[in-house]
Amino acid sequence: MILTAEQELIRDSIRAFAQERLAPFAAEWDRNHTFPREALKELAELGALGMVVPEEWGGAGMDYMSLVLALEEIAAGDGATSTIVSVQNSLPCGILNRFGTDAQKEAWLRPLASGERLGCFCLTEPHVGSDASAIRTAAVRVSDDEGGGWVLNGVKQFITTGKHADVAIVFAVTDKDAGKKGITCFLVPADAPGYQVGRIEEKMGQKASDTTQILFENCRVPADSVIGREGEGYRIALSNLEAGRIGIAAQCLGMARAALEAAVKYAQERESFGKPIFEHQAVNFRLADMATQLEAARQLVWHAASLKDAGRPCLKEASMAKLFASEMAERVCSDAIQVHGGYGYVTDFPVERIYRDVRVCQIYEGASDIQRLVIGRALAG
Ligand SMILES: CC(C)(COP(=O)(O)OP(=O)(O)OC[C@H]1O[C@@H](n2cnc3c(N)ncnc32)[C@H](O)[C@@H]1OP(=O)(O)O)[C@@H](O)C(=O)NCCC(=O)NCCSC(=O)C1=CCCCC1
Repeated sequence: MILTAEQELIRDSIRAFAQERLAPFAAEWDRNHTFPREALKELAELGALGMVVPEEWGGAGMDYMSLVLALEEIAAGDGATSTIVSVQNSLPCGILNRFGTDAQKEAWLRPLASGERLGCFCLTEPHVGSDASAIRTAAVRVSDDEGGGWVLNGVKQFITTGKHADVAIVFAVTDKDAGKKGITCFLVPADAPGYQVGRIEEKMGQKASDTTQILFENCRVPADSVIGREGEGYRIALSNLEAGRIGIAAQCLGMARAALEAAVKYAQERESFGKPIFEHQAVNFRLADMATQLEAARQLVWHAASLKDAGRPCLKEASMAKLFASEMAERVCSDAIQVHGGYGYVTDFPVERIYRDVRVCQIYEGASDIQRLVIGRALAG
């Protein structure tokens, strides 16, 4: 697949930014759990927080291919920052752009797409991850006599940007007898009464990106908080996760590439048996395999993004890209550690952190076996 001159320009400008403003700080942010607020502001100025949102709603009006190129570059600089950016683009911005009313877009899509505000996506619950239609958070309609609107009660789990989000896209059961068609999508500002940030998780990696519980205790929202139609929430969630999965696959490319580049550099500098280890065939072949797997994943990601840009179905292709890229990235990062030997296991070199950061990509936005389930169903037609 050949990129256009405009796509190459976007990739190169985000690459320059990521190498200068993210990569040198990634280790420190990881160590101190620092949310990259300043870097996000600068990324917003580059249009990276609402890349596929039309310009009329404050976005950059670009295509999905440009978004995946940008996410690869951001992830090559810092995996945690790429998660925050991927979520903002694919989920809050993606959902409001496709399903929001003009009033909802004016109130929230514009500030989210410009990066002035941050959003989060609340689907997962403490007892529900893969089996997403089994959520229990409930929204009950309030009668007009009592002021109208809805009251939400429940707990959401593993919410990226939970602590910093100004608004949440929340999925709740509005008709428990209607199964998958009884789930509705709500727009809930973080200052709504009864909205509370709960436990902040201690994670293996991606420590600069916060992951929290969000608690809803008699959380009252007005009637115009419903996104799309009542009962349409599950379809809204799944159709946007499809785009989100392409974004996660793109961030896997960036992290794997950063690990590969670190391994190549180390192999050229480190000597054993009288020559750089790069010249030992065992090391050289390992690096060749890493580069080949990375390129194969990139072609799957680009293919899925190009289908999305063409408005063609890409459910299977998005899952294939996410499955292959996330599993590839862990292998490549593990091999990068192997090339570094003992130095790969200590924090002086970046591969230790990248390996921790990339591990969750096989879990979030649909675990690997959920991607296999989606692909397997597609095979059956
Ligand atoms: C695939 C799955 C395991 C099971 O799907 P079922 O069989 O229940 O759903 P089914 O009966 O197939 O479908 C329902 C309706 O929906 C339509 N539709 C589906 N996909 C799409 C689509 N792509 N486009 C349009 N419509 C779609 C479908 O047609 C159906 O509509 P209909 O009833 O016919 O009118 C699903 O639950 C899933 O995927 N779990 C993983 C959740 C999961 O991935 N969380 C991740 C939470 S977020 C997260 O982890 C994050 C991490 C870090 C970053 C932020 C987010």
